[in-house]
Amino acid sequence: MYPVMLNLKNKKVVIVGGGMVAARKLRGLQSENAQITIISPQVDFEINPNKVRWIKADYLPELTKDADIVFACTNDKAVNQMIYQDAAQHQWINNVSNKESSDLYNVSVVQDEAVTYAISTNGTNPALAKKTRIRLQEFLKIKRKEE
Ligand SMILES: C[C@@]1(CC(=O)O)C2=NC(=C\c3[nH]c(c(CCC(=O)O)c3CC(=O)O)Cc3[nH]c(c(CC(=O)O)c3CCC(=O)O)/C=C3\N/C(=C\2)[C@@H](CCC(=O)O)[C@]3(C)CC(=O)O)/[C@H]1CCC(=O)O
Ligand SMILES: NC(=O)c1ccc[n+]([C@@H]2O[C@H](COP(=O)([O-])OP(=O)(O)OC[C@H]3O[C@@H](n4cnc5c(N)ncnc54)[C@H](O)[C@@H]3O)[C@@H](O)[C@H]2O)c1
Repeated sequence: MYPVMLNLKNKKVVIVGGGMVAARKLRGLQSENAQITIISPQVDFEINPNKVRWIKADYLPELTKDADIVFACTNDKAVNQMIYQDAAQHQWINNVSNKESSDLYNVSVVQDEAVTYAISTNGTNPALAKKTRIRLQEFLKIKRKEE
């Protein structure tokens, strides 16, 4: 895996799904001035309609065709797999339920003033990434971010 920092300003980002995992991805993305669309029949968190577009529907390939990056966050592994398979060559897909069918992995983030720490286990152990993030925050004496 190749670690980078992405500038998402004006990029078209789509999150498919509206549960706990989608909420976590949205929290990280919202501060990045991306153009965010959520596709899900149901959403379990607050959406600011001025900042995020919500398409209240099940996934359909035509709904993601303009996206630069798609976060496939449904609880249906077959749908997440379909999103990966439907993608055009130039699109980047994050599949949260199958790392073999994913173009990128999310990282645990610790922000300490000007320094951003990004923690990854290269897809092998997300729970360890989270544990390491908490230990680093304790070490740096940074308040735990909201879960
Ligand atoms: C780091 C973090 C960033 C974020 O999501 O923002 C993140 N997962 C987090 C939490 C977390 N994930 C899971 C649990 C329950 C674990 C348990 O209980 O044992 C918890 C803990 C919790 O939810 O509390 C389960 C899980 N995760 C993945 C799979 C599928 C698979 O492995 O194929 C399954 C099984 C699903 C199932 O059951 O089928 C896959 C991925 N998860 C990743 C990232 C990517 C690799 C990260 C790396 O390389 O380290 C990758 C590959 C794709 C991606 O999501 O980008 C975030 C911590 C944020 C923080 O708090 O700091
Ligand atoms: N990568 C990670 O960080 C991580 C962590 C835990 C779990 N997971 C995986 O992520 C999945 C989702 O977890 P969750 O807790 O958010 O689930 P959840 O049940 O809380 O939410 C699932 C969401 O998907 C939506 N959905 C279902 N079918 C859809 C479709 N066809 N089109 C659009 N939206 C659809 C539902 O409306 C719901 O909002 C889990 O099933 C698990 O496989 C990943």
